[in-house]
Amino acid sequence: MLELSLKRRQGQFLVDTQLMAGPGVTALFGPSGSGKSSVIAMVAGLSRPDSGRIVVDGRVLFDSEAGIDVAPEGRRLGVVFQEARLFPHLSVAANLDFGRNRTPAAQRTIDRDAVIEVLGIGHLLDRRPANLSGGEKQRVAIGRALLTSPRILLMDEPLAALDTNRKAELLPFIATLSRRFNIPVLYVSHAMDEVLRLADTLVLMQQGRAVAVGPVEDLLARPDLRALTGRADAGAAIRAVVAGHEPDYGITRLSFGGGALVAAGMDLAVGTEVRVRIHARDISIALTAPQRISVRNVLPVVVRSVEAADNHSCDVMLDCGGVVLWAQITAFAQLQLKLVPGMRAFALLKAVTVTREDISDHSN
Ligand SMILES: Nc1ncnc2c1ncn2[C@@H]1O[C@H](COP(=O)(O)OP(=O)(O)OP(=O)(O)O)[C@@H](O)[C@H]1O
Repeated sequence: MLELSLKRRQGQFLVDTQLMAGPGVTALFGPSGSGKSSVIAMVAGLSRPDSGRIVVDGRVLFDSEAGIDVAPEGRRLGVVFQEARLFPHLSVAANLDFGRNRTPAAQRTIDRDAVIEVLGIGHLLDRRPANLSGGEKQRVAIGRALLTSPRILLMDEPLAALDTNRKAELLPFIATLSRRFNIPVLYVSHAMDEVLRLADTLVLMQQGRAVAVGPVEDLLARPDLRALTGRADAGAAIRAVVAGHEPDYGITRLSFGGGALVAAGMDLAVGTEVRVRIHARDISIALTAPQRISVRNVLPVVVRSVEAADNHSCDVMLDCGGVVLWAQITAFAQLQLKLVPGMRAFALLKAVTVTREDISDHSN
């Protein structure tokens, strides 16, 4: 679907990135200055690699050896930036049509009404951008990009300028776009909560390189990548399936490779595949099976590794039926427990959050 091999020197900075990604949302994640926007600019044709190859959906857009460099307007890409960049003198409807009219009728694969419905912008069509909120503007910008029927949607921190509430409103729209319209999305973010909500494939960027590329769950389970995936909001992401509901208690039962979990009740069909987030700070460890406690999720685990971390804390990787969980305990707790690899223990999960619903489409 997406094949990138990019080399470009810009001042002191060298972008040297190789990656392959399948359908769905691919998130470029990394610290400020790691080269995420540079990659987007090269795919969009806004800057030129010194050498390399860009293939989107089977179409070669750039190949330095073959002398191919398709002009930006010929690449059929939808781009959404941090600011909406709408045409101020045009109504919302005219902004949307601008995108649509740029594409010859025969190449239009995306239905205008469907886009308006999915983005919830039907009531805004007659307004001018100046009379829209930040979140509304961004929805229109996404709609305009989609209506060009692009081969891929490039999104460079599209939520960065919005406050937390607007972000939360827009995330579900973005999450459904790729599947609903069958368009791959390359999404730049430095917020792990967005990545967990949206991404199928995670690309960890550092100093111009794609250090690791793979399913979100796999990369978050790798201890060697912890510095890049982020300590502050550390934790595991695991795949689970909705196993049943208990409406009387407002809970939903989930099953995963390591056993069963109980989460807050949710309106999802039994059998739906979901992504579950378990923060490292929300796991406690016990050496014997605790009884008569309020925590509902108690899982038998085997200690994989124990490592001293900063702030008098320890990172403990736990194996739960082949699924890796990450716990953070205090150095003082480790002094008492004396955890070593291979030891059997119990993980007490204080919170289990479903961050992405229905991930089955891209689960291969
Ligand atoms: N045209 C340019 N000339 C020289 N250096 C550049 C140019 N464009 C970007 N850079 C440098 O390339 C590096 C990567 O920048 P880039 O914007 O791709 O990072 P980023 O990961 O998107 O960062 P952020 O999250 O802050 O947006 C930075 O050190 C930046 O200063």
